[in-house]
Amino acid sequence: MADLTNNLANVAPGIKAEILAEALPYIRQFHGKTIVVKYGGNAMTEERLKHGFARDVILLKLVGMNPVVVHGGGPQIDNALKKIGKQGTFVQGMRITDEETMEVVEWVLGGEVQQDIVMLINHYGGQAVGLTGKDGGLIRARKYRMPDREKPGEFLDIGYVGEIEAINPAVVKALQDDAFIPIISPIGFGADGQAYNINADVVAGKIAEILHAEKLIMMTNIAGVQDKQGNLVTDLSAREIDEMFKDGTISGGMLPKISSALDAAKSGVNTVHIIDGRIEHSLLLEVLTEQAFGTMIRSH
Ligand SMILES: Nc1ncnc2c1ncn2[C@@H]1O[C@H](COP(=O)(O)OP(=O)(O)O)[C@@H](O)[C@H]1O
Ligand SMILES: CC(=O)N[C@@H](CCC(=O)OP(=O)(O)O)C(=O)O
Repeated sequence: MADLTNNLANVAPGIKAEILAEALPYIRQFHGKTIVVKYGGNAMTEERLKHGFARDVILLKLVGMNPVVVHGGGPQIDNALKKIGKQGTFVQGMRITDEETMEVVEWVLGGEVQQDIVMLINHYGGQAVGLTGKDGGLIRARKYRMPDREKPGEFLDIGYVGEIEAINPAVVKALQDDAFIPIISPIGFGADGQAYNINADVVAGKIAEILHAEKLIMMTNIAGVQDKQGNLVTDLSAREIDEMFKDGTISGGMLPKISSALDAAKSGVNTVHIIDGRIEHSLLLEVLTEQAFGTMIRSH
């Protein structure tokens, strides 16, 4: 235990002794369990937070859990598009993805963002491995037909946006059974080899379901889900979510996030949380302490 405590303190020097002591029952409870972490593009804009995140993920692995990271990168894609004179456009939280945008998405997510996370984790002594949906046939996708909210029964064409057809978790399982930490980019591939842009929340939810994860933690840039008055909602049931969808309280990027969170909860992921990635070590605090964070999504 002394060794473990030393390791913990080395990886996360900001963490206090009481927190480490409080962590013990959680370390026992979640030992060997899979924790899927959705690392949103908005939560990775500050250098200091990125370093903290890398150390938190290593620490979870070190104490015997199996963290699997699915990263986003919406703002990073927007920046890259701006450089070529293009403006990102979204419908119901999904990016309209033409051919040129798809090239940028592949380059930014599968290249820059993924490699940045892999390098940081490895820098702090972890063993991260980057994957896209192509690796080991991880994410098979097809073109997404988006239901038109204004014309029921009709669909919108938003380009090379994919929906998940199948997940083959073999490569992730092989990596996590070893000392590796998989870092997954949300790019799927069709049977014909066409790359598809998939919302990272959707991928994280599905991966959590397929891996029978204990937890799905979605790290974003807001304290959690807010009600109509802007107050934080700490707990959300399926019925409440339905009402918030209908009255427009939930919009934009929160739409795919909540839908995916709810699907994961309904498919047996024990706890699903949307937390504020702008708080230093929020991931560790969520997993290893009693402290309640953000919004918990319930299946019923
Ligand atoms: N009811 C709501 N509560 C909280 N945030 C909401 C709500 N409705 C819409 N949002 C928006 O959703 C955003 C989070 O989604 P998104 O920008 O896609 O984040 P990420 O990059 O982390 O996936 C928030 O920053 C907020 O602007
Ligand atoms: C189809 C679609 O919208 N794909 C997303 C993929 C990245 C993502 O989801 O990033 P965040 O988690 O940071 O929002 C996009 O192009 O922005």
